[in-house]
Amino acid sequence: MEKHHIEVMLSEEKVDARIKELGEQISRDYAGKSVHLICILKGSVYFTCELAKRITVPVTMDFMQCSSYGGETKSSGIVKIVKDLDETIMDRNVIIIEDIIDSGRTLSHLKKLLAQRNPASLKICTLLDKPERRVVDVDVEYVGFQIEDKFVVGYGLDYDQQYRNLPYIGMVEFD
Ligand SMILES: O=P(O)(O)OC[C@H]1O[C@H](OP(=O)(O)OP(=O)(O)O)[C@H](O)[C@@H]1O
Ligand code: HPA
Repeated sequence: MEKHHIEVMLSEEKVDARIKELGEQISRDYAGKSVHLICILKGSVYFTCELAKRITVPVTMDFMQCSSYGGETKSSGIVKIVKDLDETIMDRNVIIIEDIIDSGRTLSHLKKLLAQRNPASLKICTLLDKPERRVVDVDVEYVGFQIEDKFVVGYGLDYDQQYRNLPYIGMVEFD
């Protein structure tokens, strides 16, 4: 397996501290209610678990997996649902949890799709945001960190399925 040099962009301590803050903010915003977290596989598994531990209102969770069509149709913005939710989201306070928002295509598509299922409310929480890369506008209520346009790995993010398990966010140095 190929090995890369990875430079730390956001340390484990910084990421953990920010997730704690996001959990506190969500707990305040949803005081007296419960939240239904939708984890977008695979990348947001790590973030969803850590965030859920920091939320003090009742939490339930479900999982969804999407894939962008590759090749020439990728820029069409068509997002395929590989695994749909197990449960209904009707009348629930839903937060979509993502590891990163890049072009915005995935979240824009998902938000429209889930809005049609009549949740009580629908918000987005992402650990990382690369605003320079945005192609499609999407409102994101909770952002961990805005980062520059570098390829990042760790905390669920992969390069060719590697490095998801790094406990920090790192930049891959390609030579
Ligand atoms: O804003 P966008 O340009 O749509 O990109 C962001 C999406 O890309 C990544 O998922 P990926 O398809 O790599 O799947 P993974 O989580 O299984 O790695 C990431 O987790 C987001 O879902
Ligand atoms: O920087 C990134 N790293 C890993 N996966 C990604 N998907 C969009 N941007 C990235």
